[in-house]
Amino acid sequence: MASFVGFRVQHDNARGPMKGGIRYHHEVDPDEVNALAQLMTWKTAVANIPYGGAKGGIGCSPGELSISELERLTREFTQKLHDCIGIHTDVPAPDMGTNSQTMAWILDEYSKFHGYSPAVVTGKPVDLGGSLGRDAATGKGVLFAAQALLAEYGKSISDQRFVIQGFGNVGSWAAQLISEAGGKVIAVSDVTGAVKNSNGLDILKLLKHSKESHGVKGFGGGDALDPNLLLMEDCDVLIPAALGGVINRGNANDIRAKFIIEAANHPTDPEADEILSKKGVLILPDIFANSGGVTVSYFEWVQNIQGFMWDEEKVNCELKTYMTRGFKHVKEMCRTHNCDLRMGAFTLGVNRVARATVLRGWGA
Ligand SMILES: NC(=O)C1=CN([C@@H]2O[C@H](COP(=O)(O)OP(=O)(O)OC[C@H]3O[C@@H](n4cnc5c(N)ncnc54)[C@H](O)[C@@H]3O)[C@@H](O)[C@H]2O)C=CC1
Ligand SMILES: O=C(O)CCC(=O)C(=O)O
Repeated sequence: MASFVGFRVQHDNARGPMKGGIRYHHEVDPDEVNALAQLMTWKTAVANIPYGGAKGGIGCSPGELSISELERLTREFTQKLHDCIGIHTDVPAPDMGTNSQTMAWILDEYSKFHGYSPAVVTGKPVDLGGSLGRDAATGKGVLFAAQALLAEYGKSISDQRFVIQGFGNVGSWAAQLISEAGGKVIAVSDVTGAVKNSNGLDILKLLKHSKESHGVKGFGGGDALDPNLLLMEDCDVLIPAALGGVINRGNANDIRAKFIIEAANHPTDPEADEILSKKGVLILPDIFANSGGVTVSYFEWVQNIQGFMWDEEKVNCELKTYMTRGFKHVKEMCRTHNCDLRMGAFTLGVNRVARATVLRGWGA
């Protein structure tokens, strides 16, 4: 019988229940989950939603497991975890390798112990209390974040060429929405390979191909590209939307994008960050750029607690308000402290958590 190791790291709850996704990936280990949990604390604070930070994961290869194996694994994990999570303590959600079905299994297993509790997880199927718009939310947040950043430099989505690494939930929604907004997505990769078309990929056709062929490899509407070279493609905006640490000392000098929008969590390591800053590349950090997902998770939790469902227009309109206001607050921090966007975002997040910590009397 195979055995798997799973983790849940609860980092901070000064501002509210801890919040963060559950990742299924063969590289999941305690150090990574810990780092991702910390990022959630600063992310929820930057988004100004009433949560702390947590993250979970199981070291496994979800693509190699059958649906029934994934269900048994998820239910077993929930049996171990159910006393640690809860509506007002720690609220999981999807991340890499997990989806709304995973959340439905967690909800069902948790409810066997604690009674039916839809607000214990977010990113659920809409039929089980999930929010309209949650599936697209991280990608939509990336679009709003990109619009806000580009506007600062007198540019817009429709005059930019984009390269996107990752074509799962976040990358595929970002690609679709950017292309609908008139942006040219010229190259995309996933774990199967990479495709490029300098005139712009037809994203709807690529989505269809990717669903049918389980990946972007072999797409007829572009040329095959070495996935290792994707990040170095000539483009205006690079959007890493897959793994952490992909932009590093080994490739930072060769990156040709003018803007990097971090849709993935911690895609850029500190050395690369320094190299890119010296080159004048502008990086919109993960704790702001991908906060659209957790923001709509918050809307879902609110809807579950209120027992009242919002329409999709309200979800998207509120998301736009949160992302636009978040960008303004990050920029204000950058101006006050004369720092870059990453430092501005961290300063904003850490200050908010520190204030809550002191107000609760935990600082003495
Ligand atoms: N799902 C969400 O709401 C949120 C996700 N994120 C972050 O966004 C990133 C992507 O997450 P999801 O889209 O949810 O995951 P997903 O599991 O839906 O998709 C992951 C994608 O990355 C690709 N990939 C994996 N290894 C790769 C490699 N070596 N090179 C190129 N592509 C590779 C996969 O083929 C797949 O297309 C992760 O870093 C995650 O933590 C951040 C905020 C919210
Ligand atoms: O939606 C959520 O609660 C968390 C999403 C997540 O794991 C992330 O933002 O990295």
